Amino acid sequence: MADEQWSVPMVVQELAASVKEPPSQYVLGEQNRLLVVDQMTESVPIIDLSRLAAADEADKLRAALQSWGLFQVTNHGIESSLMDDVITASKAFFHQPLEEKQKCSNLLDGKHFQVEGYGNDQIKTQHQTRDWSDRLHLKVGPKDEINLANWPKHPESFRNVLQEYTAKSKRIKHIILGTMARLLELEEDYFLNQFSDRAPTTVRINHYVPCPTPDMVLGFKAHSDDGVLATLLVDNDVAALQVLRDSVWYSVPTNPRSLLVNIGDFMEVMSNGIFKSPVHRVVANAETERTSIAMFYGLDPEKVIEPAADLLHQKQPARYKKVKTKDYMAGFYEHFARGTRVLDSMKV
Ligand SMILES: O=C(O)CCC(=O)C(=O)O
Ligand SMILES: [Fe+2]
Repeated sequence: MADEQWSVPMVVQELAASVKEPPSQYVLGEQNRLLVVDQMTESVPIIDLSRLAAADEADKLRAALQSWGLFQVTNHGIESSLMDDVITASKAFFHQPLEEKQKCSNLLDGKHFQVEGYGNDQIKTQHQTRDWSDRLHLKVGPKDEINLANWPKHPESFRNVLQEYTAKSKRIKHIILGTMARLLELEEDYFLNQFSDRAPTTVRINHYVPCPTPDMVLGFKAHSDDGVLATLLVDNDVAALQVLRDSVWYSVPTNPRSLLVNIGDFMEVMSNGIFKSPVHRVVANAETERTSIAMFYGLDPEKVIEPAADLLHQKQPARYKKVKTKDYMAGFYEHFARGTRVLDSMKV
């Protein structure tokens, strides 16, 4: 089956250069085109990372986690020059000729899919709606599982810049997960202790290509993220990310120098649903390309994900079934291809 022609994804950058309209496999069904977007009433919260020890800022974080699951972070400690360098190196990678990019292709022998590498999502069914974007997916930790063969050699700065960005991002994860445990009255390192030395950190660099008919496609279909927590660095000037809250899509602002952070499905389970893993998507754009760098903090494939025991009591039993990380991940990709959420299948 994997050898069927339809199951081999195309590179959207190449496709966009050769068509006037997106082919049918990319075009959304009518129900997904009804874009009810709230631009004004409320905005995604801004959290000052340097003040999270203060009760008022931690309360702001609690409110953000319970309603949005996604927030902007300022004073995060990553220099603007490093943020610019990561975006510039990522764009430079995608601007290279196809042959160069394909040196890190996610299709072995041109057709057998692996998660890591350059290309597109796996096509699991003939009816899967494809996203109008290309991706570079890399494992950036643990160190002894990094496979540099999948990492671009060009631009030359790419590897160093990504490694530096990965190292500096870790602090953000530590501060936020520590505060989240405190907010739930768990041991401060309860969430951090869930990460063994085999817990993977992965990066997905998304490259969104302009589309002549942007309303017909999505750059990234609606999904919630796997993993415990994700940080997201986006191009300053292209607001395209939207987050779903109470059935309304909200535009996520892009603020120069701030990062976005959202929690993933594993955190929704571990917090027994107190913190929400937000559904989000990226809309397409007719003129401007866009690049984003998402960093995902995952768990050891053998680890069982379950609600924290201290959060459970008679009036508040577990709302999610236990699941092994690797089984969740297998389900994640199956559901993603269909546009559904594996998390929904885990609810008690
Ligand atoms: O590009 C964005 O703004 C969002 C990307 C995203 O949701 C992801 O990589 O999971
Ligand atoms: Fe995402």
